[in-house]
Amino acid sequence: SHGWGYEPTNGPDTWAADFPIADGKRQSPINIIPKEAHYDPSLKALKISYDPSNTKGILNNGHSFQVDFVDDTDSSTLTGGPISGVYRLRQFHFHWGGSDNRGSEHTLNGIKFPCELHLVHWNTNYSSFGEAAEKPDGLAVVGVFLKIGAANPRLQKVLDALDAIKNKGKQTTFANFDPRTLLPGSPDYWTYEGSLTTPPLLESVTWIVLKEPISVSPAQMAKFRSLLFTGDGEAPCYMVDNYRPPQPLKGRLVRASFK
Ligand SMILES: CC[C@H](CNC(=O)c1ccc(S(N)(=O)=O)cc1)c1ccc2[nH]ccc2c1
Ligand SMILES: [Zn+2]
Repeated sequence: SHGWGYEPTNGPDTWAADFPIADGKRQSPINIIPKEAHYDPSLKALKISYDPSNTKGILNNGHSFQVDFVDDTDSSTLTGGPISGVYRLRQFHFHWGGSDNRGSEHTLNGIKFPCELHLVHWNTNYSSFGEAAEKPDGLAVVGVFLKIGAANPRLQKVLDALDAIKNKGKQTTFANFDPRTLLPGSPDYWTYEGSLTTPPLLESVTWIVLKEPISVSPAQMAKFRSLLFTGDGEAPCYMVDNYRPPQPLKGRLVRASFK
């Protein structure tokens, strides 16, 4: 089994061999302990403005699926919050479990959610996503927990596209989607300095984890779990448990935007 993944032979515990930064000082995800977070009144409100016409497509990349956005202009951006400057939306994707008791990457007081959404943005002080991904302030990822409840109509358009991208490497057209519709009502968040949660695990991410989860139904979770890690013609392996467990905080401060 070549290449990193989430199986016993290539999963998170094996990544340090090829990516020594896996044992670095600002790795993600982390367990968030709200009582140990520091309220920071200087933290601004997040300013999120996305242009649905930037939606480019939807892809099964063999680790998750992602919805990609045109990021050659400042039409879909994240500003404010803990970041300075303008960050452009590149893509969003999810991590989820094989059952409802696991799947999120960040945890809250040790609690795992069944799924976690990541909206990935890059700092326009740099010339491209790839360049920004190498810089300590290059990326900003907004994380949203999904918890089991009523079916979430905002997710349905994304989930309905999954039948067309069942296998690794498959992509299909996906247009006019506003990721803002996936965000919860509350603006409250925790923020800390971390990394990509998959190889190359680059320590370039300002994490912004929203306090309020959005809902997902058991049937909708089953849709996520219908995807395959494997390519067409390979022995099929369901895309589940594509999450890295929490990593050591190593003295980092977690700040809260709320009391
Ligand atoms: C620089 C990494 C990038 C691929 N990875 C990502 O874009 C990415 C984004 C977000 C997260 S998370 N879960 O933390 O939100 C994890 C990974 C990437 C981009 C271009 C590349 N060309 C060759 C290799 C290569 C890798
Ligand atoms: Zn992610």
